Amino acid sequence: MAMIALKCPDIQVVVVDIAMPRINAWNSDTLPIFEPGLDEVVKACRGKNLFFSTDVERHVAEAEIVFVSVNTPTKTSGLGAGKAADLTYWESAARMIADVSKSDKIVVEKSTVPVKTAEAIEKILNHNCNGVNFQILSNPEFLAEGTAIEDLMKPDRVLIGGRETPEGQKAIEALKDVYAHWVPTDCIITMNLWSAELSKLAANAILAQRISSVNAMSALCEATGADVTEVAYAVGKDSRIGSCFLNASVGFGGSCFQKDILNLVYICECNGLTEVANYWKQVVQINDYQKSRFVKRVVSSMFNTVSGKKVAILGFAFKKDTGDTREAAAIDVCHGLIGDKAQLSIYDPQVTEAQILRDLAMDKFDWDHPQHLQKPLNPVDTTKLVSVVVDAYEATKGAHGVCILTEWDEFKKLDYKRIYEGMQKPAFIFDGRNVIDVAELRKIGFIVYSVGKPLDPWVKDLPAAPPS
Ligand SMILES: NC(=O)c1ccc[n+]([C@@H]2O[C@H](COP(=O)([O-])OP(=O)(O)OC[C@H]3O[C@@H](n4cnc5c(N)ncnc54)[C@H](O)[C@@H]3O)[C@@H](O)[C@H]2O)c1
Ligand SMILES: O=c1ccn([C@@H]2O[C@H](COP(=O)(O)OP(=O)(O)O[C@H]3O[C@H](CO)[C@@H](O)[C@H](O)[C@H]3O)[C@@H](O)[C@H]2O)c(=O)[nH]1
Repeated sequence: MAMIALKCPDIQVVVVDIAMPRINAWNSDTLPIFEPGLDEVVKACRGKNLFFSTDVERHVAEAEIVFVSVNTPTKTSGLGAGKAADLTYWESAARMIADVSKSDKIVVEKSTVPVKTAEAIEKILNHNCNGVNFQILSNPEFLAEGTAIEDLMKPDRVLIGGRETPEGQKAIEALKDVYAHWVPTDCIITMNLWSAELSKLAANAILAQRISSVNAMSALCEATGADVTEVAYAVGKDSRIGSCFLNASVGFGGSCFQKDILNLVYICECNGLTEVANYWKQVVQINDYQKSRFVKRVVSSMFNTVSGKKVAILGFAFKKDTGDTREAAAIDVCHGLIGDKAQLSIYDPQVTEAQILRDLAMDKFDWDHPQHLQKPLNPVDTTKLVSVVVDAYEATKGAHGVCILTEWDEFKKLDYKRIYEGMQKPAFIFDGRNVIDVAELRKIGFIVYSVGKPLDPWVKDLPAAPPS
């Protein structure tokens, strides 16, 4: 919405949210999320044609176009628990729009939703409309966190789905006009509602599938002496395949991939497509396998136990250049190590101690609900087993092992000689992001494990996956 405000000075944008602390933060000098370049965009427009408010009803009533970007979590109970999208927040937003509207509106699905959600939303709006006309459009968002501003500035495509009626087509044109302020019109694709809704789930599933494919290869590389970076480079050079999204890692995280694939799996199951559902489920299963494989490497390398040993965790966010920890691989890796009674010392340049402790104490999928609806926290023995520190040197001081779980640039430039000197010996480093120079670190004296890379002789003789 901030980008629309920046590029369309003739349009007034009001961002409304029921969460007062979030709106207060959007109106302050410290925005509620860390995203490179976002501060500048918000500051350029705020108070001119970009406003943040909790007066949801008033601003919705006044608007001609309403973008609904509420959370669409994975259901945690009832039918489809653990897979289906929970549309509670979407439905309540739709009912509120119907209640307060006195003029015709275009309602835009910006949240990622199951296919056919627009049909349900249309029914809610049209059965409660008091004579107002609503047109529903699907306009899924493809930005990635950490590069959101670049992605929005120059999107590969903008997708708009709508009804194939004259009114539907008119609504599509109105939204197209907004994006056409800065996006070349040949990048604005229009299609039917169901194709647009499904395209979003399909894009995320296929992106995540590439990561799971390369991560599956990384296990085979370790078993055979191949180097996953070389294999991915060779494969990606094929112009039919392309080089993006082929970085092997400790596993993908983030608020979208797992949630959207599980949602896709559930839709397939509901349509009786068991084989298709199982195919996509495998993308998430390989991701879970990759995270647990990493934990097993750590434990087996360090004499099959990390109990009582200090292990430094460098990076907690789900990727670099964001403070977001939703579904971060670090959460599962930390749980695995805490299960083996390791003493974790965690450092991330953008994630607060409070956030890390919350993440480690929270039930799966609870993060996508407002705090007052979350189950009571389940504090792991975090006070005894976890400390959160302010730099990488403090985290690694006296540690037996170091795990790199986010690819922050600063981890490439650390003084590893100094880190080595401060650690217990043998000193282990487990690179879940392939950011360090393995040869250089081995020269210093570290025993190094790097995902999908030829194994250190120390690790080589150990079983790839000790029994759990
Ligand atoms: N985060 C991303 O990078 C990204 C990218 C593409 C798509 N999406 C999709 O966008 C949606 C939102 O994602 P997010 O990361 O911004 O989630 P979020 O949980 O950070 O934000 C959702 C916001 O909606 C507010 N909200 C809930 N019900 C409301 C209501 N009735 N009225 C007003 N506000 C209400 C919540 O208070 C919350 O602040 C999801 O469907 C997600 O899958 C997210
Ligand atoms: O080669 C790669 C690329 C990514 N990742 C990991 O995959 C996760 C997701 O990364 P990324 O896709 O860059 O960030 P998101 O913000 O989750 O963006 C995804 O999810 C958004 C929400 O749906 C979509 O809008 C975006 O198009 C889609 O890329 C992160 O943990 C990355 O570290 C890898 O392990 N290897």
